[in-house]
Amino acid sequence: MNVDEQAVEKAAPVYDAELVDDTLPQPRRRTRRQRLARWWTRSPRVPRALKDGAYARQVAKDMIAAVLRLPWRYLRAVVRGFLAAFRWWRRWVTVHDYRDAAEHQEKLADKFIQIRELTLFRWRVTGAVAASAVVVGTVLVVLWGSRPLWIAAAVISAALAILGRRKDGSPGRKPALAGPRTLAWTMDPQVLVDAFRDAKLIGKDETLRLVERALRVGDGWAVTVDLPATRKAADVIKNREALASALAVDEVQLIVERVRGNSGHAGRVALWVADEDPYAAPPLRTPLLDVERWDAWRPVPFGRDARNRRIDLPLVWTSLLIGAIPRQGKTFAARLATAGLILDAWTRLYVADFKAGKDWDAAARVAHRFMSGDEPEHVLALMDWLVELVGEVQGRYRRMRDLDDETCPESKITPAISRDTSLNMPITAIIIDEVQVPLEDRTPVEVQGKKLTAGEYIGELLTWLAKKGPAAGIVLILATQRPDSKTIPSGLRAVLGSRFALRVMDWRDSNIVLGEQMNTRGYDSSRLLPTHKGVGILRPDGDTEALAVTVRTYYMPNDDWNTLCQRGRALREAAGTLTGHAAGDAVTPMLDQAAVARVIGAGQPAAEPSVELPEPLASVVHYLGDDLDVREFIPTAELVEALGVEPTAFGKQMGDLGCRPDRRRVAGDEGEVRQIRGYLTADIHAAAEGWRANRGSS
Ligand SMILES: Nc1ncnc2c1ncn2[C@@H]1O[C@H](COP(=O)(O)OP(=O)(O)OP(=O)(O)O)[C@@H](O)[C@H]1O
Repeated sequence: MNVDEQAVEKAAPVYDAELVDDTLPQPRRRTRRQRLARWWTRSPRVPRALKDGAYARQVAKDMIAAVLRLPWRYLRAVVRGFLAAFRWWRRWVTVHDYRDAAEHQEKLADKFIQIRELTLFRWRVTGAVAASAVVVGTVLVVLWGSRPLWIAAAVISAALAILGRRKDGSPGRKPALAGPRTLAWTMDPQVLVDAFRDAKLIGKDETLRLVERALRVGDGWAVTVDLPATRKAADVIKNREALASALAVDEVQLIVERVRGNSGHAGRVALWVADEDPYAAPPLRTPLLDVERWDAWRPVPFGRDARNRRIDLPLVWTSLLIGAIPRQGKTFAARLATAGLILDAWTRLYVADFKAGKDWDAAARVAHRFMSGDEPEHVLALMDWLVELVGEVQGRYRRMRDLDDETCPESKITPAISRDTSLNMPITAIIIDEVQVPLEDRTPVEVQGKKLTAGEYIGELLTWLAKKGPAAGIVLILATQRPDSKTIPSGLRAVLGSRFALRVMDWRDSNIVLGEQMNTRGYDSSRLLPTHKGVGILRPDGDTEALAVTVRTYYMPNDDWNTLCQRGRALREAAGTLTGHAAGDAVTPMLDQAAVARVIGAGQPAAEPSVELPEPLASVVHYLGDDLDVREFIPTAELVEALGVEPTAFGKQMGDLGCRPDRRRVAGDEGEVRQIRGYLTADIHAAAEGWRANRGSS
């Protein structure tokens, strides 16, 4: 019991911020002037127009526009006021209110004479007022000339303008046939509020708060608004189409984003309305053409979003699925992702082109393994490659376990390991175009005595590789013309981290590529236009500001692709890393079918169920799966997040089961080394075995 209590204390939660890095720049003393300038730029009390030149210019432009529009607005207000006054007078002179009241009490006939008298009286009053006005006007003109008439007209028109001014939500004042609204909202925020109301994004009595006035940004107008309390930005993103309709623009022109971070909140929306279809402009060349080499660890330039912001795609430690109907730019997108890897001499490429066209031919000059064709023999060859890669991944984990903590802190490949030729663990990308061809292949194969089709086995191998491969430096890039659930097994889809959906037939296919429910969150690639070749929705792996983004991929025709492949070959020749097919060696894959079948689970009985273990050990063992044999150290933070448990209680319970936390130094994403807490897989193994043994003997 005593021992357990100690363990409880040691299992305190792990805080990411517990280390202070004193190598960071230390605070500097600021002069009074600097402090004032800092306060000026940061204070919310100083109007933005006094801090930001572009904003001030926009304010000035808006003021000039408002002044120019003033006479017209005044005239309209006067006309509206006149009509309102006229309506009031008509009701008065016809004794409308009295008549209504009598009608209501069903005494209209009794009151008829009174009403008639009152009507005549009011007409007489009207006549008398009109006659007096004419007489007074004439006298004034005779005495003082026309000036008093002008003064009277000005006063009356001002009164009418006040009466006829637009009031928020005043009914009956909106023209039934509205003119073009496309840009009206940039000058009159009320139009924007009306659009939000029309799109049912806010209620009739609710209004928006402009965080920033409409500003010219790129080839469009941007505005940031706060929704009324309880309304969510996510709903605006979801109903973008209704808002586009209310603003009278095509939905491809309307970009809606939630503002995140310190300057944003769940109800703050940034809108950007393009002047014209942002994807109709001429295609853009990939910036990779301007560089000599690329680092595979850096995200690859992939395309531009509607606002022309560059979108990069990280590839290492993840995998990519590209799906679309034919001729929408799948192969081009897969080549773009591959291009970054080609320009890194330390990257090994396996290219399988089941499209059997010319698109990938140039890659044969750099690829370690390359094939192009869609016959069963190609499918079987791919199977051998994958078996070889599974063996390779297992070997890498074994070798990483033997490396010292400094070189390999976390059973994960690092940039240094991937470039060390003596370790032989380069980033290895397997690119399969038209992956549905091998996945649907029905050639019978026998794996460890179990009969299955080549397609099924390839599905299992790919799933294993997508699950285990990324940490060992394996990158999967799969492109498919048929992103339906039958072709791409759901187990495989679930482990492919990044997704890119070009145009597909319907929202179901879009969800299959992008993930469940993505259409209800406003991301549906079946809505992209057929003319928008190379435009798709990218859902990158990991924590990104937006869940997904519509990207127009760079255009890389065959000539550019050839140039990059040639460059990649030259780099590999210089670095001495040209191997396999590209070097002219037709090496047959090294296969250990039995070992691979064992690890994949093909032909094996289902793994021993872990239900007999107590919680949270059972969940930990279940979560880790095969990782239990592959990894050495599991950070507590990872387990806490994956299992959704409370850290202190989790530490105590693990301690009770005999699993004590340990400390390890690991490299973070920025290469900084941190000391973190976690559990040794050996300890977890021992605890599980110990429990089972105890249970078995009792
Ligand atoms: N980013 C882009 N910008 C402009 N056009 C593009 C872009 N990407 C692809 N295209 C055009 O789309 C056409 C089809 O591209 P691609 O061959 O990649 O389609 P695919 O989806 O792979 O077709 P398939 O299913 O037949 O293999 C290309 O010929 C190219 O002209």
